[in-house]
Amino acid sequence: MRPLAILGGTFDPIHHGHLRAAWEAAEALDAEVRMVPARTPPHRPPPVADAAGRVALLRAALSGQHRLSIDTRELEREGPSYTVDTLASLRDEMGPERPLVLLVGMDAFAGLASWHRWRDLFTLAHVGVLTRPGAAHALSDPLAEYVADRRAPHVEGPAGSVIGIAITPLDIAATAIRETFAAGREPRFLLPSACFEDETLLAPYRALASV
Ligand SMILES: Nc1ncnc2c1ncn2[C@@H]1O[C@H](COP(=O)(O)OP(=O)(O)OP(=O)(O)O)[C@@H](O)[C@H]1O
Ligand SMILES: O=C(O)c1ccc[n+]([C@@H]2O[C@H](COP(=O)([O-])O)[C@@H](O)[C@H]2O)c1
Repeated sequence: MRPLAILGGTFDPIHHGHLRAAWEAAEALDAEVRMVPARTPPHRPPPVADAAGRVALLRAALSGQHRLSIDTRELEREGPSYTVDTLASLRDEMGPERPLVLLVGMDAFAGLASWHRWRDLFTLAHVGVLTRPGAAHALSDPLAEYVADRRAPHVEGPAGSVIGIAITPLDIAATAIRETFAAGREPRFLLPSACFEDETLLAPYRALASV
């Protein structure tokens, strides 16, 4: 059964690092991949752009291809956008058999033991860990211990494994893109050109320069 994989994120804004990682994960796992924007991301200050603005950028970024799609279910939920709730809702729709993969960059994976009901993530899905340039992130003891015998070379069964996925290293981060806008410069070619075509799309970030 073809896996369903999701890449959740704040996407504030979406950039080529996210897109390339999602694309290569789709190829590596032969999976359907959905991008899942968080309405209220836990564990970080509120995003610069509101959820509707971040989704509009995501739509522009994904135009012209059909391999990656958007799943907006987190926008419909009040409160923090906990991933365990998203996986549970997907699992309800998919049934118990189809493999489900939660894609996370290595940096996000290192912090997984601080996520809401983090052990339940593994009963609902596999975790696909995407390589990302930057400093190595040590796993906390409980996480290292928990995943030690869950490492697997590929997806097998509906859930429960940790699968490493090598991604072309693109040292791009939304923080640096926001900083570039705040300095009054244009982060062209770090995010798709479609995001620059409608000038309202990046307006919340351009406004950072006048703060
Ligand atoms: N360049 C990249 N390569 C691989 N994975 C990435 C890359 N950028 C982001 N990711 C992963 O995509 C997911 C969503 O990332 P997020 O929206 O927080 O982007 P970010 O660039 O890390 O943002 P910020 O700088 O605001 O923290 C996370 O799992 C993150 O690790
Ligand atoms: O469920 C949680 O407790 C949780 C804690 C931190 C992050 N997440 C999710 O991880 C994804 C990446 O988060 P971020 O903050 O790096 O954009 C995004 O989908 C978040 O909703 C989820």
